[in-house]
Amino acid sequence: MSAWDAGRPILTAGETRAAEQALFDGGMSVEALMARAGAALAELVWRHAGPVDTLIVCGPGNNGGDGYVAAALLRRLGMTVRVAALAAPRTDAARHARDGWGGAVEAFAESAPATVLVDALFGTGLTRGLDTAVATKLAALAAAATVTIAVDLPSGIATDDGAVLTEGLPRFDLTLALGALKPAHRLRPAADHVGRVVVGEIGIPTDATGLRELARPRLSAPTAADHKYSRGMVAVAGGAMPGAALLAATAAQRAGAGYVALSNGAGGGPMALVHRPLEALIDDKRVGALAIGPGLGRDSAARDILAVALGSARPLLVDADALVLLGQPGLKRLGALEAMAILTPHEGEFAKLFPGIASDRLSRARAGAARSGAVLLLKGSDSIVAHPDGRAVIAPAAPAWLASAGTGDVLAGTIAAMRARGLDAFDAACAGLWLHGEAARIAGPALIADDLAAALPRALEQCL
Ligand SMILES: NC(=O)C1=CN([C@@H]2O[C@H](COP(=O)(O)OP(=O)(O)OC[C@H]3O[C@@H](n4cnc5c(N)ncnc54)[C@H](O)[C@@H]3O)[C@@H](O)[C@H]2O)[C@@H](O)CC1
Ligand SMILES: Nc1ncnc2c1ncn2[C@@H]1O[C@H](COP(=O)(O)OP(=O)(O)O)[C@@H](O)[C@H]1O
Ligand SMILES: [K+]
Repeated sequence: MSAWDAGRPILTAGETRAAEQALFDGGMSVEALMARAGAALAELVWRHAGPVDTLIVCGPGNNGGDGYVAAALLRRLGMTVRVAALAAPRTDAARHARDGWGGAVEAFAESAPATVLVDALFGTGLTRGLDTAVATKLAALAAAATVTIAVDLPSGIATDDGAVLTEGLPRFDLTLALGALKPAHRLRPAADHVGRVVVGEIGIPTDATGLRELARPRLSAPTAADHKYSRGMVAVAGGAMPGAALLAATAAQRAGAGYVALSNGAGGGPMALVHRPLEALIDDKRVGALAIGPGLGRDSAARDILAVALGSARPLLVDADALVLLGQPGLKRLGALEAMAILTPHEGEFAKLFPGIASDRLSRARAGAARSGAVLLLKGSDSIVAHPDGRAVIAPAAPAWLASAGTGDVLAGTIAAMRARGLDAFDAACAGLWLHGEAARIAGPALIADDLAAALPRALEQCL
């Protein structure tokens, strides 16, 4: 199964509306779909919070409608539940849901806090930040609650680009994503506010999505028929700073490559690492991935090494200094290569490589992939892998302990090992990214890049 098929779908607000419309066109009513959403919400509240006093705050749209439906169900279970409304329902379905609740509806501005706060103010229909008074009240209710639950999305974040539109927005404990994940559940800074995300399956079709969540890769263990080259041969083109290239090479070994060769290394590293000149590697058809950039430097020698690598027919992974040196001619060259290349920039490198692409991270990653004709992995705490055809995968937040020198070099080596074992560029980037995040979890607090490489085998074990 490819990384694409394995990941949970992520729908934008527009795609969600279209998916819901497909159900309505098939004869389902809005009320019936809302009944499913409200039931999923009631179950979540019941399971995670238990029979304690609950306040559900409802907005004017269908997000509020979900809140009324859940309130009625929870009352039936014997829970102490109160409802507060920001405004009267504006949709037929939400009005129907409020009628179904039938109980008292407090004014949001005056509502007293409860142990559990359920935010059903706004979901995918939010068009701007919350008014200050509303934001302040929501924050106060959240601060006074023991458990905070957001319906679909915390009210006050943009669904599609991960922007937080509201100052002082609470960080929720739990978010019930209705039908599918939305980009905001995974893109920062919005993702910082969602807490644990549970997807409530309400039956909306998700196959039209162009975006998925990063999933654990399925990788096979070597068999009796394997030999070192069939497991994947990685070449790392070193340069001015041998430590970084050594980290990438070691990571490739620990990620399961059968043969790793380093050029321009200063010696050192594991005995199993082979030191060979780059010229001897670029024509070696057994090389399944050539990684260039970590420790390359930016001087004329580095440019020469990059030119040699770009002239090779080996599948390329371009990282760090090589991204900065690449420039527009290098990008053109990459796009023309037979084997699709992988680019792994962080934000700074991305900005240098693609001046003028200024929008949200997801759009930037996609635009960079489209422009370069290469798979682009935009690094960060919410790393994104984008294919030139528009598909993209977002990784759930990785441990922030990764913010440490050399961890990007380890990522480059890990992805190179995946590429060399035969995965296509997109799957290799996804698999390497997953292993990297998992290795970080295993290595734990205050990890250094060396620990990360050492933890890769235990991450790999989980994929076999
Ligand atoms: N369409 C459906 O059948 C279903 C929708 N679902 C729920 O419905 C939500 C989407 O519903 P809606 O499209 O009605 O949108 P919302 O309920 O998110 O809110 C839309 C309303 O809020 C107003 N509004 C937007 N931003 C505002 C702001 N900052 N301040 C004040 N008012 C603002 C809009 O003018 C509109 O009246 C989803 O997130 C989900 O919770 C679920 O019930 C599943 C079924
Ligand atoms: N705050 C953070 N939370 C999670 N992951 C992070 C964070 N900061 C950096 N990372 C990850 O750590 C790695 C750093 O790579 P990079 O910026 O290339 O550093 P270096 O060049 O020192 O190796 C990337 O995989 C990135 O996604
Ligand atoms: K909400």
